[in-house]
Amino acid sequence: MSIFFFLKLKTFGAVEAPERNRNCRYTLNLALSLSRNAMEGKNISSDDEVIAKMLDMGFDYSNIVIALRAVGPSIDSAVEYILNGAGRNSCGASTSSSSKFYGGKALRKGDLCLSRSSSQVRQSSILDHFQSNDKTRESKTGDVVDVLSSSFEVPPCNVKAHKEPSSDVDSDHNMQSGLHIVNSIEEFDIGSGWEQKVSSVLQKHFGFSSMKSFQKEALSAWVAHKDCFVLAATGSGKSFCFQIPALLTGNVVVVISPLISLMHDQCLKLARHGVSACFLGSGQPDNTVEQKAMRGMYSIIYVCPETILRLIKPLQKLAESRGIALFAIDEVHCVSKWGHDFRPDYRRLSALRENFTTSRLKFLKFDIPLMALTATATNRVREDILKSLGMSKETKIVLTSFFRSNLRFSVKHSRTSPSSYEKDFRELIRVYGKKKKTGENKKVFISRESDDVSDSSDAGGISETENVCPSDLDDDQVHYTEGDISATCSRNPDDSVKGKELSVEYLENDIDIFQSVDDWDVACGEFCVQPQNVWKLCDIVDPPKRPEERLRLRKEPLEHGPTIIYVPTRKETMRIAKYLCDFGVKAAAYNATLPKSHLRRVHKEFHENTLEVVVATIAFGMGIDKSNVRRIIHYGWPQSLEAYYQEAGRAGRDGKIADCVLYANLARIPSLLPSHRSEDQTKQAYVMLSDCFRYGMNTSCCRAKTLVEYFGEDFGHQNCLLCDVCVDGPPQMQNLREEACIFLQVVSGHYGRGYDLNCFYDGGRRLGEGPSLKMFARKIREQFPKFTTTDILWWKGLARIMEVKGYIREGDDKTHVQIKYPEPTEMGLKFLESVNEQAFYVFPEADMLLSSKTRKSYSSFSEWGKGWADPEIRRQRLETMRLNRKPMIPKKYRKRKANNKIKPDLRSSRGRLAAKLTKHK
Ligand SMILES: Nc1ncnc2c1ncn2[C@@H]1O[C@H](COP(=O)(O)OP(=O)(O)OP(=O)(O)O)[C@@H](O)[C@H]1O
Ligand SMILES: [Mg+2]
Repeated sequence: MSIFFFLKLKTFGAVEAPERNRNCRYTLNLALSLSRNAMEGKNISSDDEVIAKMLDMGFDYSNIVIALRAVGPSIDSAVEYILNGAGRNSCGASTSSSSKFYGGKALRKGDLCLSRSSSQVRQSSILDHFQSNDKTRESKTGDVVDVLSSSFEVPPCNVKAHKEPSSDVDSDHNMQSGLHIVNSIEEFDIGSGWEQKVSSVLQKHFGFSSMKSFQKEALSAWVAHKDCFVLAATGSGKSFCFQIPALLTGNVVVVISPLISLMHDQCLKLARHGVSACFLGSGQPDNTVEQKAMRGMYSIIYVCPETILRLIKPLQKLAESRGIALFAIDEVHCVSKWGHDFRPDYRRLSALRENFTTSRLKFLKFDIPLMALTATATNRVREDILKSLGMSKETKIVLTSFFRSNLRFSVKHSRTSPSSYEKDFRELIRVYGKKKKTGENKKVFISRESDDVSDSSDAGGISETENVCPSDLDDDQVHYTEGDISATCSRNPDDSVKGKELSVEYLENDIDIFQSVDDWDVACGEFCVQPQNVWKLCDIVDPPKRPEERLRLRKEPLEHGPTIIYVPTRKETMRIAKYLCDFGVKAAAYNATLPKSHLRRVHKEFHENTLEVVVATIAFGMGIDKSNVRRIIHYGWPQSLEAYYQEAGRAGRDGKIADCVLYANLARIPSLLPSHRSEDQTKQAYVMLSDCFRYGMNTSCCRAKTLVEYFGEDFGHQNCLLCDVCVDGPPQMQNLREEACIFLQVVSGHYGRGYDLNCFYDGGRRLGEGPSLKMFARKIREQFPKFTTTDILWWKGLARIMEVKGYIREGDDKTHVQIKYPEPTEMGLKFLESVNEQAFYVFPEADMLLSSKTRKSYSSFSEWGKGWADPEIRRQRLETMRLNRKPMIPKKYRKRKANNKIKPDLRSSRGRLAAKLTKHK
């Protein structure tokens, strides 16, 4: 048996022989699957390529050369050779062969086949997965003990029976030798040097020199055994807050995460950095992993909320044996019904607080801390989370600024249909497109079926917006056919899902429509909102760029980097990806119904920078951590600003300038994506959609400020200087007093003067009795000829402004994205009756500007039938005739006349006419 595997098996202590073999196989499988992943899609033929690849994987050069001499230029065999020693295929490689290979020094860490130099951090990935458990350390008595064994044998120190901290493990000696595992979180208190230990763990495992200050804050809460709520920007590094405790203590950290793909991704990343981790849940193919995890074989256990509820008892045992350092709840906004991604099972996670306390588990010295983390949560959502999870009153709140000073936000009007692709994607094609539309040699990632997708969403031009709310979606969310899917992978012969290895993708839990929810059990206003000052900013992630720098960057071209386009429907992912591929852009569609092998490949190529554009639904979601994403394009209205900001936050994680563009049909009111929702949920979903709609309609307030303040943060900067509003400036203010008065006059006229304003709130509204905004707009057109051509779109914008000012309110008890049944308020009536001719200066909203820019087609007026009797219609008809009049002088004469060369021929009737006209001029 190889010395390496001997060591490994030794570290597993009480593991039975058959189990050992399984573990060995498992080690090898992981390593091989990693190597396969690294090689996927490439035909490695030469030694050089294999060497380069294996160096990249972190293997030592001399070992690679030896292995290649022995097995030839095959990466799999070489990896196997190195891991097993002398080319043995089984895990039971003999000690002798191994001794030969490692020169008899295999027991010493530095001599293992994997280099541990910082330049080869990834090298540790394969074996450190096990070495983290294999590491030896000196005990107080100087004995060399096996850390993993000790973590089984020596109960962890948050267990009452074992209070004594083993200070020796903190010694410089161990720090130098890369051993930072200490046995008790008791040893940590602020000021006792834990920060330095964290820094060296960070350096060792991840190559980072220091913690960010919000990470420090979160960890200091954990060190003090406190619950902690971390609300930090997307991509700021929240994962480290819960990964570090596992590395510091040797105890297990349990992480609750909503998506299998996210867990899988993080496990692979951790394995690469030498941290043992596993994920549990429906996507875990190996049913021994759960058992192993419960026996403490992994430092970090990722688990979905559905599964953890079943594992309470085994986890209590684990807390007693190896010890649990922390429960981390990632993407914790999923707890709240007021959030954008509610998952009912997240709500039941209060079981963690209930079952892991000192009162429940007598061996604990203190409650196992909870750490809740998210990037997007409004004040209301935060309160809901704290309450729902039963987090302690002393929960530490770690809040970073939402402001990302390198993101350029903008909103553009677009029909977001195939007719607008050319205009909207021209810039992308210019940047990425390599050739003209040829249809040849294009990178096909999409269904051929999508060729004949018709433009069903194109019906609603600006002139047709009177019928509010035809969906932007040609929604095929639910009915995507098998045929379509299989066609998608027709060019990928290797698409069939292979054996169930750890490295295979498991994405079945991923969703790209909202989860259905059936336990909407918290009534509105049930929880009292804590005073605002509880949510103080403790830190900012990266200091925002200074105003001068932002000014410089506002029109700077983007560096090269990939783009993600988010669309609302699966069909559009296919359609747009195909469109871009046709122009030579390396684009791929991504949605939950596509084959997993395709999705895996998209992930891989996206991360390897071989894919330029991913066109995705929200399934390409949480946890996408790529630093150089240069553009996030939303093509169609998002469902909430939380979702929008989270997705937009995937841009520019390297701190360099990045664009976040929202293309939305500003002439249409967005609609909710279909989902099962209770009445309350529907209401809440409309509120969120409405906030998003208003973000798009805004023309005067800095976009970054709007977003940051939406999350309850005081922006603190005047404006971002980078968004479209800051760069282009707001539109000119307009005095709309006359329009506002007329509107209020018509609305209040309907209800009659002196009507009881409160009657509508007496035990519920009078449903459906008031006229709609559309009817009011028609009335105005009839009564005020001056406004005959004013579009409903314009009145909608005005209604929103007046609602915000408090002059009108929604008369329906349903929530709408935009006010639908306006009623006057007392303030509105006062405004109307005020004798003073006060000006009413406002910034016109995006739809108002749009409607004034666009000439409305006459034929769409129902009043057009009134004919010439109506002065406004007469004026417009004459205008049309003037514009449409054909030139009376033939072109050739006009030209000649202009040149003064030819006089009209008076002999012909045409010439005489021309002469006559010239004379009259
Ligand atoms: N202290 C640090 N120094 C430098 N880089 C760091 C540090 N901490 C984290 N990072 C890097 O930040 C990136 C994002 O980390 P992570 O995935 O944890 O972000 P996140 O906040 O969880 O994002 P999301 O909201 O998308 O889940 C990672 O690539 C990580 O390596
Ligand atoms: Mg994260």
